[in-house]
Amino acid sequence: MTQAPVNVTVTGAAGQIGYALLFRIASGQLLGQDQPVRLRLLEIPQAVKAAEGTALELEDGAFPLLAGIDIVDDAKQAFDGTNVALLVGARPRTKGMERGDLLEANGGIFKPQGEAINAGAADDVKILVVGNPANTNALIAQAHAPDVPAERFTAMTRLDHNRALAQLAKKLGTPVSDIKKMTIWGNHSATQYPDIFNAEVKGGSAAEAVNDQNWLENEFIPRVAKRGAEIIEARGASSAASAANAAIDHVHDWVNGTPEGDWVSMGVPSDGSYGVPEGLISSFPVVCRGGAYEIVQGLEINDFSRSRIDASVGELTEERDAVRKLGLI
Ligand SMILES: NC(=O)C1=CN([C@@H]2O[C@H](COP(=O)(O)OP(=O)(O)OC[C@H]3O[C@@H](n4cnc5c(N)ncnc54)[C@H](O)[C@@H]3O)[C@@H](O)[C@H]2O)C=CC1
Ligand SMILES: O=C([O-])CC(=O)C(=O)O
Repeated sequence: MTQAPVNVTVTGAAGQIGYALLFRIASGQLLGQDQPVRLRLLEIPQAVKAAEGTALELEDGAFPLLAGIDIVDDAKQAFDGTNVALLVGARPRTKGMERGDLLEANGGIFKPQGEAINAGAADDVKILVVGNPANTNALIAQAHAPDVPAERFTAMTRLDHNRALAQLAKKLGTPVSDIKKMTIWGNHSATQYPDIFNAEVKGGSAAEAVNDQNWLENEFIPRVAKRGAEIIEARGASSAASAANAAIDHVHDWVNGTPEGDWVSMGVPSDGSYGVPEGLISSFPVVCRGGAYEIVQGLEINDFSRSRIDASVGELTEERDAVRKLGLI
């Protein structure tokens, strides 16, 4: 090991995404095969024992790149010196819970975590929020970390991006690797808009190759946007390995760059691009270079896409207004 270890904090480490995620981080798939990592696992006190169990298994993996594991139930300790923070733990919606209750309960988690990141994270910290509602949880954490550059707070829409690639590949009977420039716009929710009008298949227009507006509107978009519910229905539990896979993809590409001639989708603070109000954490097409991302500019947005993007961004605006009203941002 020649490089100094990078500190990676994972919250909700004893949960099902955590279980799928940690082993891949330890094996080098997050940051690269020459980069040692030190894991910091944050859990609520009742779940610390389970996280300790996962840590025993990580030890049994004898991963050459795993430089150490700490397990804590205190956010300040969890984020002290952290370089990469994966905020997975969140309060799930339970029966009878209104959206306002859900936002408030998550505010109780993401506000102190934002404060702890502000107080102790490394200068180069990169944050990915996975826990739902991911975009708005990211906004809450960001609001409480005024000393951290706002663009370091991102939300995960890479699972939606990957789902869209897979569904389009299936429709066209082509490998996923033939498809480039997929975009997810908006919120990680049922209003999200997977856009194939700017996507390419074997270098040509994906929308032209599909040429089926009925499939697009009535199969593809709802399938991608509601895939989480489809998985819950089939598995009896929400997506976990695919979510962990997407989290690995998101951070890997942010750190190591996106391939030439392609882009990925990330929930990032809007700079006003494509008419998305500045500051909302919304999904955009981005390219990553040198450890930073940039929103892809100049894409053509047709009327159909415009109305879909506006609907999802409208929902994000409502969520922001709701957490503002609750005093969470
Ligand atoms: N953005 C996306 O694409 C996706 C997001 N998700 C979301 O990811 C989250 C986690 O999913 P799972 O791992 O399946 O849930 P899970 O319920 O199996 O695990 C969540 C873990 O978080 C922990 N936790 C709760 N509050 C915490 C806090 N304040 N600090 C630290 N840990 C805390 C719990 O003890 C639990 O171990 C959920 O909110 C889920 O909806 C899931 C799939 C995709
Ligand atoms: O609905 C959930 O909790 C899981 C989720 O976000 C997804 O699978 O996209």
